Amino acid sequence: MSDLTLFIAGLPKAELHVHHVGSASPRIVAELAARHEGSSPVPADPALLADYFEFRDFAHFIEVYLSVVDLIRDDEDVRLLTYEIGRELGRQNVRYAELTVTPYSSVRRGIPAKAFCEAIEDARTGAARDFGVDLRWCFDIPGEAGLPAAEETLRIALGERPEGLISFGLGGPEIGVPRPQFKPYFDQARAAGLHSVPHAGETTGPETVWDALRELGAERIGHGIAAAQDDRLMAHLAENGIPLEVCPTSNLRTRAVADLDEHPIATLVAAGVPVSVNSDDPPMFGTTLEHEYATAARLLKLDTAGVAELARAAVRHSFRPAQGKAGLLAEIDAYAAAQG
Ligand SMILES: O=c1[nH]cnc2c1ncn2[C@@H]1O[C@H](CO)[C@@H](O)[C@H]1O
Repeated sequence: MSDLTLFIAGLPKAELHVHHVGSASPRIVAELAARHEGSSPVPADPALLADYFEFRDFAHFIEVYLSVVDLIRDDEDVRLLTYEIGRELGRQNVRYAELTVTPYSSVRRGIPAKAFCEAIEDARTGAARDFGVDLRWCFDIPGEAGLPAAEETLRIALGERPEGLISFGLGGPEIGVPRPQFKPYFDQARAAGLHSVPHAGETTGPETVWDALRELGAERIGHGIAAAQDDRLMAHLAENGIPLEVCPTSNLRTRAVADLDEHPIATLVAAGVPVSVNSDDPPMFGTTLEHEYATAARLLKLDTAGVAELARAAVRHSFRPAQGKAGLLAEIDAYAAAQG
Protein backbone atom coordinates (compact mmCIF):
# COMPACT_ATOMS: atom_id res chain seq x y z
CA MET A 1 0.00 0.00 0.00
CA SER A 2 1.30 3.51 -0.81
CA ASP A 3 1.98 5.99 1.99
CA LEU A 4 -0.92 8.12 0.77
CA THR A 5 -3.28 5.12 0.77
CA LEU A 6 -2.24 4.31 4.34
CA PHE A 7 -2.65 7.96 5.35
CA ILE A 8 -6.16 8.06 3.86
CA ALA A 9 -7.16 4.80 5.53
CA GLY A 10 -6.32 6.09 9.02
CA LEU A 11 -7.56 9.63 8.43
CA PRO A 12 -10.74 10.45 10.39
CA LYS A 13 -13.32 11.36 7.75
CA ALA A 14 -16.86 12.63 7.20
CA GLU A 15 -19.12 11.64 4.31
CA LEU A 16 -21.91 13.95 3.10
CA HIS A 17 -23.19 12.24 -0.08
CA VAL A 18 -23.80 8.53 0.27
CA HIS A 19 -27.07 6.74 -0.43
CA HIS A 20 -28.76 4.22 1.87
CA VAL A 21 -29.68 1.46 -0.59
CA GLY A 22 -26.72 2.41 -2.77
CA SER A 23 -24.42 1.46 0.13
CA ALA A 24 -25.72 -2.09 0.46
CA SER A 25 -22.65 -4.33 0.29
CA PRO A 26 -22.54 -7.17 -2.26
CA ARG A 27 -22.93 -9.58 0.69
CA ILE A 28 -26.08 -7.82 1.94
CA VAL A 29 -27.55 -7.45 -1.56
CA ALA A 30 -26.91 -11.14 -2.28
CA GLU A 31 -28.39 -12.10 1.11
CA LEU A 32 -31.53 -10.05 0.41
CA ALA A 33 -31.75 -11.43 -3.15
CA ALA A 34 -31.46 -15.01 -1.83
CA ARG A 35 -34.40 -14.31 0.51
CA HIS A 36 -36.47 -13.40 -2.54
CA GLU A 37 -34.96 -16.01 -4.90
CA GLY A 38 -36.57 -16.02 -8.33
CA SER A 39 -38.65 -12.90 -7.83
CA SER A 40 -35.81 -10.47 -8.55
CA PRO A 41 -33.33 -9.86 -11.42
CA VAL A 42 -30.65 -9.15 -8.78
CA PRO A 43 -28.12 -12.03 -8.62
CA ALA A 44 -28.07 -13.92 -5.31
CA ASP A 45 -24.37 -14.67 -5.93
CA PRO A 46 -22.10 -11.75 -4.82
CA ALA A 47 -19.59 -12.76 -7.52
CA LEU A 48 -22.17 -11.93 -10.21
CA LEU A 49 -23.01 -8.48 -8.81
CA ALA A 50 -19.99 -6.73 -10.35
CA ASP A 51 -21.38 -7.44 -13.82
CA TYR A 52 -24.91 -6.52 -12.68
CA PHE A 53 -23.54 -3.15 -11.53
CA GLU A 54 -22.26 -2.23 -15.00
CA PHE A 55 -24.38 0.69 -16.24
CA ARG A 56 -25.10 1.64 -19.88
CA ASP A 57 -26.13 5.15 -18.80
CA PHE A 58 -27.73 7.01 -15.89
CA ALA A 59 -31.25 5.80 -16.66
CA HIS A 60 -29.96 2.21 -16.54
CA PHE A 61 -28.26 2.94 -13.20
CA ILE A 62 -31.61 4.12 -11.73
CA GLU A 63 -33.30 0.97 -13.09
CA VAL A 64 -30.69 -1.23 -11.37
CA TYR A 65 -30.85 0.88 -8.20
CA LEU A 66 -34.60 0.40 -7.96
CA SER A 67 -34.26 -3.36 -8.49
CA VAL A 68 -32.15 -3.41 -5.29
CA VAL A 69 -34.72 -1.21 -3.52
CA ASP A 70 -37.29 -3.92 -4.39
CA LEU A 71 -35.31 -6.40 -2.26
CA ILE A 72 -35.95 -4.40 0.90
CA ARG A 73 -39.30 -5.80 1.98
CA ASP A 74 -39.58 -5.26 5.76
CA ASP A 75 -38.16 -3.24 8.63
CA GLU A 76 -35.74 -6.04 9.53
CA ASP A 77 -34.13 -5.69 6.07
CA VAL A 78 -33.88 -1.93 6.71
CA ARG A 79 -32.33 -2.44 10.17
CA LEU A 80 -29.75 -4.96 8.85
CA LEU A 81 -28.83 -2.83 5.81
CA THR A 82 -28.39 0.37 7.83
CA TYR A 83 -26.40 -1.22 10.66
CA GLU A 84 -24.02 -2.85 8.15
CA ILE A 85 -23.53 0.51 6.43
CA GLY A 86 -22.41 1.82 9.82
CA ARG A 87 -19.96 -1.07 10.13
CA GLU A 88 -18.40 -0.32 6.72
CA LEU A 89 -18.15 3.41 7.42
CA GLY A 90 -16.47 2.65 10.75
CA ARG A 91 -13.98 0.36 8.99
CA GLN A 92 -12.95 3.37 6.88
CA ASN A 93 -12.59 5.65 9.93
CA VAL A 94 -15.64 7.67 8.94
CA ARG A 95 -16.75 9.34 12.16
CA TYR A 96 -19.78 11.22 10.77
CA ALA A 97 -22.00 10.56 7.76
CA GLU A 98 -25.13 12.19 6.34
CA LEU A 99 -26.85 9.20 4.69
CA THR A 100 -29.39 9.94 1.93
CA VAL A 101 -32.44 7.80 2.66
CA THR A 102 -35.53 7.50 0.44
CA PRO A 103 -38.40 6.48 2.74
CA TYR A 104 -40.99 6.88 -0.05
CA SER A 105 -39.50 3.99 -2.03
CA SER A 106 -39.79 1.59 0.92
CA VAL A 107 -43.13 2.84 2.28
CA ARG A 108 -44.57 2.47 -1.24
CA ARG A 109 -43.37 -1.16 -1.11
CA GLY A 110 -45.34 -1.81 2.07
CA ILE A 111 -43.02 -0.93 4.95
CA PRO A 112 -44.95 1.39 7.32
CA ALA A 113 -43.23 4.78 7.74
CA LYS A 114 -43.10 4.39 11.54
CA ALA A 115 -41.45 0.96 11.33
CA PHE A 116 -39.01 2.24 8.67
CA CYS A 117 -37.96 5.19 10.85
CA GLU A 118 -37.65 3.02 13.97
CA ALA A 119 -35.40 0.63 12.02
CA ILE A 120 -33.00 3.33 10.81
CA GLU A 121 -32.92 4.89 14.28
CA ASP A 122 -32.13 1.53 15.89
CA ALA A 123 -29.28 1.14 13.41
CA ARG A 124 -28.09 4.69 14.14
CA THR A 125 -27.89 3.86 17.85
CA GLY A 126 -26.06 0.63 17.08
CA ALA A 127 -23.60 2.26 14.66
CA ALA A 128 -22.66 4.90 17.25
CA ARG A 129 -22.29 2.30 20.03
CA ASP A 130 -20.49 -0.42 18.06
CA PHE A 131 -18.57 1.45 15.36
CA GLY A 132 -18.20 5.03 16.64
CA VAL A 133 -20.04 6.36 13.60
CA ASP A 134 -22.45 9.30 13.99
CA LEU A 135 -25.14 8.71 11.33
CA ARG A 136 -27.60 11.44 10.30
CA TRP A 137 -30.33 11.30 7.69
CA CYS A 138 -31.18 13.24 4.58
CA PHE A 139 -34.66 12.23 3.39
CA ASP A 140 -34.77 12.63 -0.36
CA ILE A 141 -37.55 12.72 -2.93
CA PRO A 142 -37.00 10.13 -5.72
CA GLY A 143 -37.49 12.61 -8.57
CA GLU A 144 -38.75 10.09 -11.09
CA ALA A 145 -41.79 9.51 -8.82
CA GLY A 146 -42.71 13.21 -9.04
CA LEU A 147 -44.99 15.27 -6.81
CA PRO A 148 -46.78 12.33 -5.10
CA ALA A 149 -43.34 11.23 -3.86
CA ALA A 150 -42.56 14.79 -2.77
CA GLU A 151 -45.83 14.94 -0.80
CA GLU A 152 -45.22 11.59 0.90
CA THR A 153 -41.53 12.27 1.64
CA LEU A 154 -42.40 15.57 3.32
CA ARG A 155 -45.26 13.91 5.26
CA ILE A 156 -42.92 11.22 6.59
CA ALA A 157 -40.12 13.71 7.34
CA LEU A 158 -42.35 16.05 9.35
CA GLY A 159 -44.75 13.43 10.67
CA GLU A 160 -42.23 10.85 11.93
CA ARG A 161 -39.26 13.29 12.37
CA PRO A 162 -36.67 10.64 13.38
CA GLU A 163 -33.99 12.06 15.69
CA GLY A 164 -31.22 11.78 13.11
CA LEU A 165 -33.10 13.66 10.37
CA ILE A 166 -31.30 16.88 9.44
CA SER A 167 -31.88 17.54 5.74
CA PHE A 168 -34.24 17.20 2.79
CA GLY A 169 -33.09 16.26 -0.71
CA LEU A 170 -34.07 15.37 -4.27
CA GLY A 171 -32.50 12.43 -6.10
CA GLY A 172 -33.16 10.29 -9.14
CA PRO A 173 -32.93 11.45 -12.77
CA GLU A 174 -32.69 15.17 -13.57
CA ILE A 175 -33.67 14.91 -17.26
CA GLY A 176 -37.44 15.40 -17.46
CA VAL A 177 -37.65 16.21 -13.73
CA PRO A 178 -37.47 20.02 -13.43
CA ARG A 179 -36.38 21.20 -9.96
CA PRO A 180 -38.82 24.22 -9.57
CA GLN A 181 -41.92 21.98 -9.19
CA PHE A 182 -40.59 20.83 -5.81
CA LYS A 183 -40.37 24.36 -4.36
CA PRO A 184 -43.45 24.09 -2.09
CA TYR A 185 -42.05 20.95 -0.46
CA PHE A 186 -38.59 22.38 0.09
CA ASP A 187 -40.15 25.58 1.47
CA GLN A 188 -42.06 23.54 4.08
CA ALA A 189 -39.06 21.35 4.89
CA ARG A 190 -36.81 24.37 5.39
CA ALA A 191 -39.46 26.15 7.46
CA ALA A 192 -39.43 23.05 9.70
CA GLY A 193 -35.67 23.41 10.20
CA LEU A 194 -34.39 20.86 7.66
CA HIS A 195 -31.40 21.78 5.49
CA SER A 196 -31.92 21.77 1.70
CA VAL A 197 -29.52 19.54 -0.27
CA PRO A 198 -30.97 18.61 -3.67
CA HIS A 199 -29.07 16.85 -6.45
CA ALA A 200 -28.49 19.04 -9.50
CA GLY A 201 -25.99 19.41 -12.32
CA GLU A 202 -25.17 15.70 -12.31
CA THR A 203 -26.63 14.64 -15.66
CA THR A 204 -27.91 18.02 -16.89
CA GLY A 205 -26.40 21.50 -17.27
CA PRO A 206 -25.75 24.49 -14.99
CA GLU A 207 -29.38 25.60 -15.19
CA THR A 208 -30.51 22.84 -12.84
CA VAL A 209 -27.94 24.05 -10.31
CA TRP A 210 -29.29 27.61 -10.64
CA ASP A 211 -32.82 26.23 -10.17
CA ALA A 212 -31.75 24.29 -7.07
CA LEU A 213 -30.28 27.47 -5.61
CA ARG A 214 -33.06 29.87 -6.56
CA GLU A 215 -36.14 27.63 -6.21
CA LEU A 216 -35.17 25.05 -3.58
CA GLY A 217 -32.92 27.17 -1.35
CA ALA A 218 -30.07 24.67 -1.73
CA GLU A 219 -27.40 25.05 0.99
CA ARG A 220 -25.27 22.39 -0.70
CA ILE A 221 -25.65 20.71 -4.09
CA GLY A 222 -25.51 16.97 -4.73
CA HIS A 223 -22.86 16.56 -7.45
CA GLY A 224 -23.33 19.96 -9.20
CA ILE A 225 -20.40 19.23 -11.52
CA ALA A 226 -22.14 20.95 -14.45
CA ALA A 227 -21.32 24.23 -12.66
CA ALA A 228 -17.89 23.94 -14.30
CA GLN A 229 -19.59 24.92 -17.59
CA ASP A 230 -20.71 28.31 -16.18
CA ASP A 231 -18.09 30.76 -14.82
CA ARG A 232 -20.79 32.99 -13.32
CA LEU A 233 -22.26 30.04 -11.44
CA MET A 234 -18.84 28.96 -10.14
CA ALA A 235 -18.20 32.53 -8.96
CA HIS A 236 -21.60 32.55 -7.23
CA LEU A 237 -20.88 29.23 -5.45
CA ALA A 238 -17.41 30.44 -4.43
CA GLU A 239 -18.54 33.88 -3.21
CA ASN A 240 -21.48 32.46 -1.25
CA GLY A 241 -19.63 29.41 0.07
CA ILE A 242 -22.14 26.92 -1.34
CA PRO A 243 -20.43 23.51 -1.40
CA LEU A 244 -20.74 20.79 -4.03
CA GLU A 245 -20.83 17.16 -2.92
CA VAL A 246 -18.57 15.69 -5.61
CA CYS A 247 -18.55 11.93 -6.31
CA PRO A 248 -15.90 11.29 -9.00
CA THR A 249 -16.26 7.54 -9.59
CA SER A 250 -20.06 7.79 -9.57
CA ASN A 251 -19.88 10.30 -12.42
CA LEU A 252 -17.65 7.94 -14.37
CA ARG A 253 -19.74 4.82 -13.75
CA THR A 254 -23.09 6.47 -14.57
CA ARG A 255 -21.45 7.96 -17.70
CA ALA A 256 -22.00 11.50 -16.42
CA VAL A 257 -18.33 11.98 -17.39
CA ALA A 258 -16.59 9.96 -20.10
CA ASP A 259 -13.24 9.71 -18.37
CA LEU A 260 -11.96 10.50 -14.88
CA ASP A 261 -9.14 12.62 -16.31
CA GLU A 262 -11.86 14.86 -17.80
CA HIS A 263 -13.67 15.17 -14.46
CA PRO A 264 -14.32 18.89 -13.70
CA ILE A 265 -13.32 18.71 -9.99
CA ALA A 266 -9.98 20.48 -10.69
CA THR A 267 -11.78 23.27 -12.59
CA LEU A 268 -14.22 23.71 -9.71
CA VAL A 269 -11.46 23.82 -7.08
CA ALA A 270 -9.39 26.26 -9.18
CA ALA A 271 -12.45 28.57 -9.33
CA GLY A 272 -12.69 28.52 -5.51
CA VAL A 273 -15.86 26.42 -5.38
CA PRO A 274 -16.06 24.59 -2.01
CA VAL A 275 -16.12 20.82 -2.62
CA SER A 276 -16.32 17.69 -0.53
CA VAL A 277 -15.41 14.25 -1.89
CA ASN A 278 -17.92 11.42 -1.52
CA SER A 279 -18.67 7.86 -2.67
CA ASP A 280 -22.42 8.15 -3.54
CA ASP A 281 -23.26 4.43 -4.00
CA PRO A 282 -19.96 2.76 -3.21
CA PRO A 283 -20.56 -0.98 -3.85
CA MET A 284 -22.57 -0.21 -7.01
CA PHE A 285 -19.67 1.85 -8.35
CA GLY A 286 -16.96 -0.52 -7.13
CA THR A 287 -15.49 2.15 -4.89
CA THR A 288 -15.13 3.24 -1.26
CA LEU A 289 -14.78 6.67 0.33
CA GLU A 290 -11.07 5.88 0.79
CA HIS A 291 -10.76 5.26 -2.94
CA GLU A 292 -12.58 8.52 -3.70
CA TYR A 293 -10.04 10.38 -1.58
CA ALA A 294 -7.20 8.68 -3.49
CA THR A 295 -8.90 9.55 -6.80
CA ALA A 296 -9.36 13.19 -5.77
CA ALA A 297 -5.72 13.30 -4.61
CA ARG A 298 -4.65 12.15 -8.06
CA LEU A 299 -6.93 14.54 -9.94
CA LEU A 300 -6.05 17.51 -7.67
CA LYS A 301 -2.37 16.54 -7.24
CA LEU A 302 -2.68 16.51 -3.44
CA ASP A 303 -0.13 15.41 -0.86
CA THR A 304 -1.12 14.19 2.62
CA ALA A 305 -1.65 17.79 3.80
CA GLY A 306 -4.02 18.36 0.88
CA VAL A 307 -5.89 15.15 1.61
CA ALA A 308 -6.28 16.12 5.28
CA GLU A 309 -7.77 19.39 4.04
CA LEU A 310 -10.33 17.40 2.00
CA ALA A 311 -11.43 15.74 5.22
CA ARG A 312 -11.60 19.09 7.03
CA ALA A 313 -13.71 20.55 4.20
CA ALA A 314 -16.27 17.75 4.51
CA VAL A 315 -16.56 18.44 8.24
CA ARG A 316 -16.93 22.17 7.69
CA HIS A 317 -19.59 21.69 4.98
CA SER A 318 -21.54 19.26 7.16
CA PHE A 319 -24.65 20.10 9.17
CA ARG A 320 -23.10 18.63 12.31
CA PRO A 321 -23.53 20.87 15.37
CA ALA A 322 -20.53 23.17 16.09
CA GLN A 323 -19.20 21.12 19.01
CA GLY A 324 -19.20 17.94 16.94
CA LYS A 325 -17.46 19.74 14.08
CA ALA A 326 -14.76 21.11 16.39
CA GLY A 327 -14.13 17.69 17.87
CA LEU A 328 -13.72 15.99 14.49
CA LEU A 329 -11.54 18.82 13.13
CA ALA A 330 -9.30 18.45 16.18
CA GLU A 331 -9.09 14.70 15.55
CA ILE A 332 -8.04 15.31 11.95
CA ASP A 333 -5.43 17.86 13.05
CA ALA A 334 -4.00 15.45 15.63
CA TYR A 335 -3.85 12.60 13.12
CA ALA A 336 -2.20 14.75 10.41
CA ALA A 337 0.35 16.08 12.93
CA ALA A 338 1.15 12.59 14.20
CA GLN A 339 1.70 11.32 10.65
CA GLY A 340 4.12 14.19 10.14
O1 LIG B 1 -26.09 9.49 -8.10
C1 LIG B 1 -27.31 9.53 -7.89
N1 LIG B 1 -28.06 10.51 -8.44
C2 LIG B 1 -29.40 10.59 -8.24
N2 LIG B 1 -30.09 9.71 -7.48
C3 LIG B 1 -29.39 8.71 -6.91
C4 LIG B 1 -28.01 8.57 -7.07
N3 LIG B 1 -27.60 7.50 -6.36
C5 LIG B 1 -28.68 6.98 -5.78
N4 LIG B 1 -29.78 7.69 -6.10
C6 LIG B 1 -31.12 7.35 -5.63
O2 LIG B 1 -31.83 6.89 -6.75
C7 LIG B 1 -33.19 6.82 -6.34
C8 LIG B 1 -34.04 7.11 -7.51
O3 LIG B 1 -35.35 6.79 -7.14
C9 LIG B 1 -33.37 7.84 -5.22
O4 LIG B 1 -33.69 7.14 -4.03
C10 LIG B 1 -31.97 8.45 -5.09
O5 LIG B 1 -31.67 8.74 -3.73
